[in-house]
Amino acid sequence: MKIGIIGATGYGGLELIRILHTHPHVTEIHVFSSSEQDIQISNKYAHLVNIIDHSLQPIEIDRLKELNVVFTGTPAGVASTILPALIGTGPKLIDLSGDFRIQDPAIYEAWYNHKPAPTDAVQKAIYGLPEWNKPQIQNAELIANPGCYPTATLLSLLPLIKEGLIDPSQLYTDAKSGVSGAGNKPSQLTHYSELNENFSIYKINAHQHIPEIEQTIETLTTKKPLLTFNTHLVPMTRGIMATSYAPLANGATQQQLTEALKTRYANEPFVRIHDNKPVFSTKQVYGSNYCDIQVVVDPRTNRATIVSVIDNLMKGAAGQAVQNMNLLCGFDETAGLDLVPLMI
Ligand SMILES: NC(=O)C1=CN([C@@H]2O[C@H](COP(=O)(O)OP(=O)(O)OC[C@H]3O[C@@H](n4cnc5c(N)ncnc54)[C@H](OP(=O)(O)O)[C@@H]3O)[C@@H](O)[C@H]2O)C=CC1
Ligand SMILES: CC(=O)N[C@@H](CCC(=O)OP(=O)(O)O)C(=O)O
Repeated sequence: MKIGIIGATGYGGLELIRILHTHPHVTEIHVFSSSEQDIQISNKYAHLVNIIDHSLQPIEIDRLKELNVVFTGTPAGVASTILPALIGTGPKLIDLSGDFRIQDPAIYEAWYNHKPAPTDAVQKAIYGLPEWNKPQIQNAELIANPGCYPTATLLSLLPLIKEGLIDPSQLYTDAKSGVSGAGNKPSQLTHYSELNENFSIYKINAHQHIPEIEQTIETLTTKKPLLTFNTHLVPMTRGIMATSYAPLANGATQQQLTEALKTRYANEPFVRIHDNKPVFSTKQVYGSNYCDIQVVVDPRTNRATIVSVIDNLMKGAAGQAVQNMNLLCGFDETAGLDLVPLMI
């Protein structure tokens, strides 16, 4: 299979190259860039020497049509100007950005501050959370790959809301990310001297992933959520931890909550439910496509603490995108993704 990656020089693009290089069904990886052409990507990134021989190419629709799968790992507002012209022309399309995730264009514009994608393209896009949308993903032309924070948050909350074990009208999530979540463009917040030995909260009550999480909960459980959601930057490269707090509903017990998660994900290769782990950390999934989840009921407050960890570049971006590609193309869902986390 011939793969194209637009935004290949970005962090999501580089992670796609890392996974797809050894994928059993991928024969060619073509890399596209808006800023540099006719140079080897390995001139920019030495770790790719002898791995990717193709030069960076300009983003041309006719060239992209010749490929089997096209990934976009581009900033918000870019994929919406490229992918609609490719729908129905041949390649399967997988967008890592938020451009096709939000169904209501006014909500997209309000939270992303970009012009929304054409409505018909958004309506064709399938939200690529494989543990919840597998049949739709298998028949999709365009996948809206979920955001990193929504992946961690939704996988942990959805089964508990769906089974009526927690109250979705009072959800609180405190999420933390490594700095690669911000991409390869440096900013004041990600400058080493301000990141190192520091811990910041950012986009307070205003993160663009809030409508994505609420929309998905409502679509998949038919229950209307209300979420307070905040994000923090941790001085590490990879990893997301999402810690959510919710009141128990219908007298739910610890055993019921843990069983609901275990039952829901029993056949899902990338979700692991843990019991009684006194310590839970991002390194237990580092470099892998796993999402690890644990729920602990607090009988004193009658609330549950629900924690999940992912690698933002893997299950939060490129790993999940390849999982979606596998489903779209009828491959084993785990092809190319059978990676043991890099704990040490
Ligand atoms: N980093 C993460 O953990 C996650 C990121 N995402 C989302 O995935 C997308 C990619 O993220 P990430 O890889 O981190 O971002 P980066 O900023 O690291 O890379 C984005 C790449 O997009 C290309 N690009 C920039 N502007 C344009 C343009 N106008 N037209 C075409 N290409 C452009 C650039 O490459 P070039 O100059 O060569 O064209 C750049 O390297 C973003 O939308 C991000 O929000 C989603 C989940 C997690
Ligand atoms: C650490 C950090 O800055 N993370 C980014 C994640 C960006 C992202 O994934 O954005 P979309 O899903 O909307 O494309 C942020 O919080 O905005």
